[in-house]
Amino acid sequence: MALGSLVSAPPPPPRGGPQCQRRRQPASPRFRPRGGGCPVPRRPPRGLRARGGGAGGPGGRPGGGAHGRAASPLSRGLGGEGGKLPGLGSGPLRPPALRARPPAPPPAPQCPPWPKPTTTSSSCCSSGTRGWARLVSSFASQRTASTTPTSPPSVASQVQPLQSPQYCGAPVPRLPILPGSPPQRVRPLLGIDFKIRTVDVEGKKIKLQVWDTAGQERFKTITTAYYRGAMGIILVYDITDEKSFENIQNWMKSIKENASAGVERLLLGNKCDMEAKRKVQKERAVKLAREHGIRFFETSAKSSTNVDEAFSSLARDILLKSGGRRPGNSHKPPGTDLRACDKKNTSKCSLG
Ligand SMILES: Nc1nc2c(ncn2[C@@H]2O[C@H](COP(=O)(O)OP(=O)(O)OP(=O)(O)O)[C@@H](O)[C@H]2O)c(=O)[nH]1
Repeated sequence: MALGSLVSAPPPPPRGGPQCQRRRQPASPRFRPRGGGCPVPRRPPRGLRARGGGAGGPGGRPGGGAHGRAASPLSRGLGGEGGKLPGLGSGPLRPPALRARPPAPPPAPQCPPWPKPTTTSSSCCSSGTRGWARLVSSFASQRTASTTPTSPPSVASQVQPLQSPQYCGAPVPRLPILPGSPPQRVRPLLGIDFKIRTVDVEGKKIKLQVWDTAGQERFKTITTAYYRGAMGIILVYDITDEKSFENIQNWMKSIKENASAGVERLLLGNKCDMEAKRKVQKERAVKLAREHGIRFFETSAKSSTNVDEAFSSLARDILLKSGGRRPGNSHKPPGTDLRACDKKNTSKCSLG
């Protein structure tokens, strides 16, 4: 569901003239029909009604016509019809069929309206199927150099449709503990934060748009709106928080319902530097990842363990998928493709 659709209920059709249903309602001084419109209590004398603008009353605008609600916000949006099309308003009342139709509801936004990346490259909206990867991740960035919009241009042209990898933050602590990152966060207010992250995939720099979503239930409507169009989603739980792990199943379900089919997913168990407080054993997460046929890493935003690896891994998978360069592997049967296994493990947090 796009956010826009929540606010774009189609407006009511214009009413007025012979079909006006609001005859008994007093005209609001503010929206009193100028062209005669809806003949609310004070109707003009019969002789004047059809002159100079359809049903226009005395002083009615030419063409104000049968639009009883010509001055309403809705009809103003249509330009008052007759006011803009001289001639149409003259003559007798026009049948409802000739009256302007209500404006179509605005199209649902194709991608989240805010914030747009400030890179010189295409945004998620303008790029169509070509552009930066958009990824919502809990750990949006670690190194300022690689995440600022002024990073060197990436080889986006070689990037296959990286439209919008996305991360749905499980209700776990935020990962991007970025030294030097601003202390203030917009996410607590809006449920969404945005970053650019550059990763290296086979020698190519890939920029990711990272939408860092809050995991709390109260933000769910907003965050699920961001699934659509995402190319990748990172689910993060906190290894010291059993509940956050349990919630992963809910998020998986939510992704299935809201995200594009075939979106790449990645499971991360964060805070692996806190072994002493571990509540979620790695084996459980491995099993869960196998069930869903996705990769899994244990990470630490604090010690930067596996963070780069996780992003790169996801970016690589997205590239492969969108480029069709993974022959015969478009379908990932559960339990057969825990792809972290084929990576070299550089950390005790990695899945081996
Ligand atoms: N030790 C340790 N602490 C971490 C790690 N990642 C995050 N934290 C801490 O966890 C706490 C929560 O971090 P946030 O970044 O606010 O978590 P969040 O995912 O944004 O949380 P929500 O907004 O509720 O989704 C902070 O105190 C962080 O310092 C990690 O890898 N290791």
